[in-house]
Amino acid sequence: MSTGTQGTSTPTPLASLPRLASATFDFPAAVNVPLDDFVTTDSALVWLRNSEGMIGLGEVFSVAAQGTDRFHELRQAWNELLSAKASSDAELFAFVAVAFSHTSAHASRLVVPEMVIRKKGGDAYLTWLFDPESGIAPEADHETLRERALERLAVLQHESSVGHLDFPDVADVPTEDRLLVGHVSDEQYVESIKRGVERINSGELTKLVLARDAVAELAQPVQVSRILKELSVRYRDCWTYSMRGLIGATPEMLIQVINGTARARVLAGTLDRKSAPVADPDYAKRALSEDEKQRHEHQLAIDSLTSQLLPYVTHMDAHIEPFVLELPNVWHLASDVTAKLPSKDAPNALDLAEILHPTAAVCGTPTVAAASAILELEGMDRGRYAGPVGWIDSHGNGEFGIALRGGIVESAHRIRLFAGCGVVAASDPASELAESWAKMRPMQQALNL
Ligand SMILES: C=C(O[C@@H]1C=C(C(=O)O)C=C[C@H]1O)C(=O)O
Repeated sequence: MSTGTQGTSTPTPLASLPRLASATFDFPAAVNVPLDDFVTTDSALVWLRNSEGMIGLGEVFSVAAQGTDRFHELRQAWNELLSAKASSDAELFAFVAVAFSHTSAHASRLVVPEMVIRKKGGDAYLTWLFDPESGIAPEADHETLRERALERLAVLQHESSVGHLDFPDVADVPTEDRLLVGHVSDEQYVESIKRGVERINSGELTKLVLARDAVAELAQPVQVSRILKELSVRYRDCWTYSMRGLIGATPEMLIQVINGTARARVLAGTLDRKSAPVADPDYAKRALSEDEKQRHEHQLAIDSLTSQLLPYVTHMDAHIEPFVLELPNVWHLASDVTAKLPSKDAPNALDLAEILHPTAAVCGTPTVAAASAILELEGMDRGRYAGPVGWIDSHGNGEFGIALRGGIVESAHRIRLFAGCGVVAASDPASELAESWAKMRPMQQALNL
């Protein structure tokens, strides 16, 4: 584990934890405009849906972790930061993204921004996190703090992303925008799906989610904030996220915890809207809700979430019948789950993300066998793709989506895109390949590729 004030800084001992205080203000500037307008720098931490959500600017603390204990190390650092708060009523927020696998070479991260802009139900707030020992008198009156916060906001809104996005320099700048084969070519992906189906037929597994990648190379430097705006406008019902190079717009909510209520949106079963016959309004319902393969795939995903969640809740409601979720590129079979958390010693949003990850929507059934089959068959490191991404606050509230329909910015001119598909005994490799391209379409569109 390493901690520091910059994403890539050298490790500092936890003894140097900042003792943070907070001040929260109404923020009328964001009331009548979409929150997306405040994504003004590529280093912004972003969580947006339907023009609302949360944006983080600047960084007062960050921690990185890898391996089997990655969740635990992030949680521990967060708990220590909360214990070190300058005052008990200080309100802290962190953005978090965790690698899919304990074997990943990519770091999982928890970042506490200096400034948080939140918008919910039309109301907007600005929270400033500061260390009172660094010259800001904790007893300063509200109005003085507000003025200082707005001054800091003006600086942070135009902060350079250097130091936050750990890109290597590129020697050769591409002369044109292009999409290249990633670690897994189309042929290799089809092959891995065939092998996945064989494993399922051998009885070792019931469902396996296999993913592949593609690389977008751009002649102009990647403009993260522009890509995010495109995604959030087109995919309004998805959660648009940006967390230190991990970007995308996911339709799948791993877990949301707000004031004692936990919610999840489980997806599995996909249909490309491009292949839909025109003038057939019932097509999606027929091809998803009434299709045995899709229903089976979906049921495995919902069972994996509900069985993991059940021991931690006092009451749970799940749709008996999944519904069809319509996105601009695909339809999904979807189920929403709502659960009540106990009033004492309830797990927080990050605890639950660890408990629930990975669901059968992105891994398979049974989980352990599927996770090892992914390592054997997939041929790439998923990094933070398909891991939990979202935010948590000092009350234990938070939202963690599954980092899908996006990619990882690898250099100033390069983004690696990822997509995967649930494989069951009845899967057809060519259809799964086509489905993986449909799932990459949102990013390709946002990149004009
Ligand atoms: C794995 C992905 O998506 C997951 C797999 C789905 C499926 O196989 O039908 C549907 C939604 C997601 O749970 C992805 O988008 O990369």
